Amino acid sequence: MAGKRETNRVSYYFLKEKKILAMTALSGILYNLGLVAVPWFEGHISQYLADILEGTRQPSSLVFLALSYFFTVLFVQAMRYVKRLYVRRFANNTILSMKETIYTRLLQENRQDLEGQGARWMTRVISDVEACAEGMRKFTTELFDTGVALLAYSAFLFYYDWRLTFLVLLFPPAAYLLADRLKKPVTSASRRAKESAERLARGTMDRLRHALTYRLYGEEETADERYHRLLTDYEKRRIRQGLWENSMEPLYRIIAMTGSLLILWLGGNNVMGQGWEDWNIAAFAAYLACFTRLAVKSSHAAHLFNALQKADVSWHRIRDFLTPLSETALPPAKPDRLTVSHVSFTYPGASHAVIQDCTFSAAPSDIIGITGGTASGKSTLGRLFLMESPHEGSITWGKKELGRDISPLSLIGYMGHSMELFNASLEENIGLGKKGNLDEALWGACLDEEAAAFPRGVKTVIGEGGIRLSGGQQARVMIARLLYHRRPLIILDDPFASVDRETEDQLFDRIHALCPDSIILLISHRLRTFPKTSQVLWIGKDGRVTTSTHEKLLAENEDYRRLWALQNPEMHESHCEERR
Ligand SMILES: Nc1ncnc2c1ncn2[C@@H]1O[C@H](COP(=O)(O)OP(=O)(O)OP(=O)(O)O)[C@@H](O)[C@H]1O
Repeated sequence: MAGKRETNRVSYYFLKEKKILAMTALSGILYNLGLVAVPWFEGHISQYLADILEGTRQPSSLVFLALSYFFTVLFVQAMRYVKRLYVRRFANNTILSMKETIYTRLLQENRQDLEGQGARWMTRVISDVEACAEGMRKFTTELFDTGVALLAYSAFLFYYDWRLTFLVLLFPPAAYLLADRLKKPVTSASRRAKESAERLARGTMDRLRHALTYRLYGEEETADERYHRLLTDYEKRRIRQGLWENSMEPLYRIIAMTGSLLILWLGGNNVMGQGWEDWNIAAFAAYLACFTRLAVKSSHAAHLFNALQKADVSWHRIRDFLTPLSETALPPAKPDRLTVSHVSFTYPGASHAVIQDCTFSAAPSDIIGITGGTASGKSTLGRLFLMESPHEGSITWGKKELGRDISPLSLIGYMGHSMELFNASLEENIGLGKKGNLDEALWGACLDEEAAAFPRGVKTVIGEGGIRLSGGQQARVMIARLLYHRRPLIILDDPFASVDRETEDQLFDRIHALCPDSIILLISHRLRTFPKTSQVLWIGKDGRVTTSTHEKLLAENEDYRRLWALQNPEMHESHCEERR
């Protein structure tokens, strides 16, 4: 398809940042040219010193050479800085692009699949994205720091003595061959360490989440043992990984440097006039300095190789998530009329319907309260709009049949019971990589003041599943997410369960104020805000849905009246007074 974004290919991310990479290449090439000049200067300084000692040259002649050397070193370092700056930018932009694709995917993912995998899935994918972009950054850095530098140094060596260079250049490839041989253990040590880190993260979460249960039921010791086993395993695997990675470098260096013995012998012959070339001290010193740098650089190839191996492991794990389910995120649908007509639903294998004959209609800006007894089917009714399971009857948006003519993805903002929060900043959890009005969303969710008081404000990392937040804060982050990505149909399943009455009132008013054209389906046990709704759906014990209003239900439905009186004794009294 023309213009298709192949976000699951590494090349896509390199091509996307062409301009930044062009700047990297320019500064990288200038840096490498400067690098080759350095040993040349060093050789000539040695020659000048020898000449001055012999009395054939004036000491003042060294000043100009030394100054040029100084400025060349300065230039090389400046170019190195510029190159690194652009490489860092490249990595940051790549992380942002990958996260954006993954967040888009999260918004498009089937909710049941997500619940199965949970926020932990998201946390892991995000850490893999960072590892992967880090690998790409290291690769780009090393390409110039190592790849181009090696070429430039080799050209310099060949220029001075091509036969000697053929011989000495056999050693660094021998080091590479060794690196290749050791590829497998390095990769598998890295993979095993990563798997162990995941098990430990799961164990830590389990230990934290269920700490009280373990203590109360005398399971603490067993839980501790289990946790320590995971910890020890992680330590062992990390040490093994570190050993494999770090023991390689000295080994490469020794092998690569063996070539300098040949230079001392055959290069010495050149200076004495008995070798392949005719050298002075400057040539000998420059050649040796250049080879030493080349040998050191070639050992860095191992760094590059290790970084690539690690990035490859992460890349293979995130690759599938880097393809959005649909080519582009669907734009939000326009406000319209919602018509629910004779909808019934039975869970597969169940003997009777949970929802029976639900019929109602709502216009933009309507708020519909949905309530009923415990386990009466309130959440089930809310989820029916997500079109995850087939139901009887029809749900239309204007003239479009939901699920057939219009996707719930473009229409619905949904907040369910599970807190799909991941280990990233508050800002990222709400924005999911999209542009939007964060301040407004935080205000709407009554979270603005608390967010400002967090240690790093909206940049505060909230932990997997939002573990560093209270239950009420978690729920309000979910509400803020919903307000950030506004949709014309908003379904809130028990949004006020963990907030006080004052906050409940505020949340209700602010959500309505920020989404004036949206239809809001408010599923709740708590009826406090129901007098402000336009209609109320009561789900009876048999799953039959009564469509009415708060006032009418109070007058006609005994169960509703009892629930209301229990929760709002003072409001109920005054209501009875008025009726009298
Ligand atoms: N995935 C499922 N498969 C089969 N039955 C289910 C499933 N989910 C819910 N149920 C059943 O459907 C009925 C209604 O559940 P639902 O969660 O919709 O009720 P609810 O009114 O939201 O509950 P609560 O009062 O606890 O909030 C319950 O009897 C429940 O056991």
